[in-house]
Amino acid sequence: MALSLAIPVRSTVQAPRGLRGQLAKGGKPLPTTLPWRTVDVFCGCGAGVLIAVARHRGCTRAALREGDVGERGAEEFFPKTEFQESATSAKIPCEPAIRIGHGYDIHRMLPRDEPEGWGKCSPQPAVIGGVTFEEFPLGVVAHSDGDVVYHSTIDAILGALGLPDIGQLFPDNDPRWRGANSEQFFDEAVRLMGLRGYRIGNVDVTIIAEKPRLAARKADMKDNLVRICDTIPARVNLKARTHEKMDSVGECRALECHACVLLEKA
Ligand SMILES: Nc1ccn([C@@H]2O[C@H](COP(=O)(O)O)[C@@H](O)[C@H]2O)c(=O)n1
Ligand SMILES: C[C@@]1(CO)OP(=O)(O)OP(=O)(O)OC[C@H]1O
Repeated sequence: MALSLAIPVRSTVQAPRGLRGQLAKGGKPLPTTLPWRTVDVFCGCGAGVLIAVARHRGCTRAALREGDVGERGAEEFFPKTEFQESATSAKIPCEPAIRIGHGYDIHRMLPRDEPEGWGKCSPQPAVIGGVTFEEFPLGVVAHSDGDVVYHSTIDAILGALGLPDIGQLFPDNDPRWRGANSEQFFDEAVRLMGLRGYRIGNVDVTIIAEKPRLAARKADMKDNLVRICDTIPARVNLKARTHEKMDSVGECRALECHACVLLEKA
């Protein structure tokens, strides 16, 4: 489903009375002044955080609300039939043909042979780009599986779309995500990208880790990125670097990752 979203010309505007009435049927009070700057966000995510909905089908159909709507996705919270036509008279420029995003993530690493001493910070086997390094003596401290490659790429996609970051969509105090396979977060980011009418132009990832040695596993990581991003190998690149033994990453106390994505109109 391709969406053309309204980018308003004013920073705030009074929501039309009819629209407020329709939205209020969702069971939540609505602000009387809506931050229309955020109306170019579409988020019908499984995590349940609805930021905005805007559609263009000849005329504008827009609904907007910030906040947690529980486990319901945007589509359910604002059923299509309840959308109000002509929510704004602002001109509706097309979405750009391309959008760029950057993501970054870092996680602590700790020895796995003394996990009880760390309590809530117990290190888990390192998962990097969807590949588990079972034989590696250090583990990653995270709420989920702590996959820095997936987390940074997810944030790059969300950033390109102007959406909230991974921690907002999947809070690290939510027990549902404890030890979670980050592929489910990634799937959601890719789903949101598709809803907005974009696909991967290309992805470029740089992992910075003194250890483990990644060279032999990079092909598997790339395969995972290609699969989850629903793209082709020529559009995904994954690099590794040490931190030349300096600072936390160089001293094997952390590993980090940067990701850049270019999205293009599908
Ligand atoms: N954890 C890592 C880090 C780096 N590599 C590969 O080693 C090459 C040299 O890295 P430098 O940081 O010393 O420039 C580089 O080409 C990486 O692909 C690795 O496999 N695992
Ligand atoms: C993925 C989440 C959610 O479990 O937690 P972590 O695994 O700790 O990872 P991080 O990269 O710190 O951020 C996003 C979090 O909300």
